[in-house]
Amino acid sequence: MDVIVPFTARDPKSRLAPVLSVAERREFAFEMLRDVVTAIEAAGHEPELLVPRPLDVTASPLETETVSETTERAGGAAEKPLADRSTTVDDRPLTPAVNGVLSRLADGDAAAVAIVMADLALATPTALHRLFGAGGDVAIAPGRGGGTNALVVRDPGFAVDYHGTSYRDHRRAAADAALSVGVVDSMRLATDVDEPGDLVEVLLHTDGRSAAWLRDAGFEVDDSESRVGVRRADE
Ligand SMILES: Nc1nc2c(ncn2[C@@H]2O[C@H](COP(=O)(O)OP(=O)(O)OP(=O)(O)O)[C@@H](O)[C@H]2O)c(=O)[nH]1
Ligand SMILES: C[C@H](OP(=O)(O)O)C(=O)O
Repeated sequence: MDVIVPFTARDPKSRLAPVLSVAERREFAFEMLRDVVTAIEAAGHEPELLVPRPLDVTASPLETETVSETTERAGGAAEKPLADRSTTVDDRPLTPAVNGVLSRLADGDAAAVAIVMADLALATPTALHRLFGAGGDVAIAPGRGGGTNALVVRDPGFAVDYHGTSYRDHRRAAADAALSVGVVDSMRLATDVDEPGDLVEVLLHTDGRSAAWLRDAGFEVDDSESRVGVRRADE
């Protein structure tokens, strides 16, 4: 199975602009990408990045860490730098770029292609293992709010159409092509980090690079209101 992680560092995570500067959003997006890549690898697959242009890894402070710093953070196991990861460059928007990768199915270059978004900071190897093993010509892990956070495609008759209620659109597309659909019910895969209100989920449920970055940036869980959120220490 080819496991693809689409990622853009071009004004990433714009919906987090109310709480993070553009430079901070880039750093945080890279940290989430790192967490997702690590989880995919721990689930037994080699992640492949799908990017609009070659990664400017200098935008990620992680890439400039010394080897010993990286090894220490990884709990003793050295991490492969993002720059050394298998990468496909496609400067088209998300949907045509992903469909370009899915053409491997029609070309006979892959039997299955998984697409896992880079903002799934809560993803664990166990949750991804469930996704990769789910049945169906198309297996979908829906996102909260109607998105498609991750999917596995096994049939060349399916194409993606992201944004809006893409979960509903993808189910319709599969039905129109007479393809079976597996749905992966997973809190971890359903939680993409788009908006300020999503940050608390990272602090509550993860202990990876993304959570560490948020804590370093001064974020902490704020349970002073009936709905738990985050507050930033310097505000
Ligand atoms: N290769 C590629 N990946 C993209 C592109 N746009 C978004 N992505 C990635 O697709 C996933 C879902 O992205 P979104 O949450 O829709 O967009 P975002 O840019 O991360 O955040 P917003 O600016 O808040 O919409 C993330 O992993 C993004 O990095 C694109 O044009 N090309
Ligand atoms: C890629 C897109 O993500 P969202 O914009 O919903 O976060 C989608 O899931 O269709």
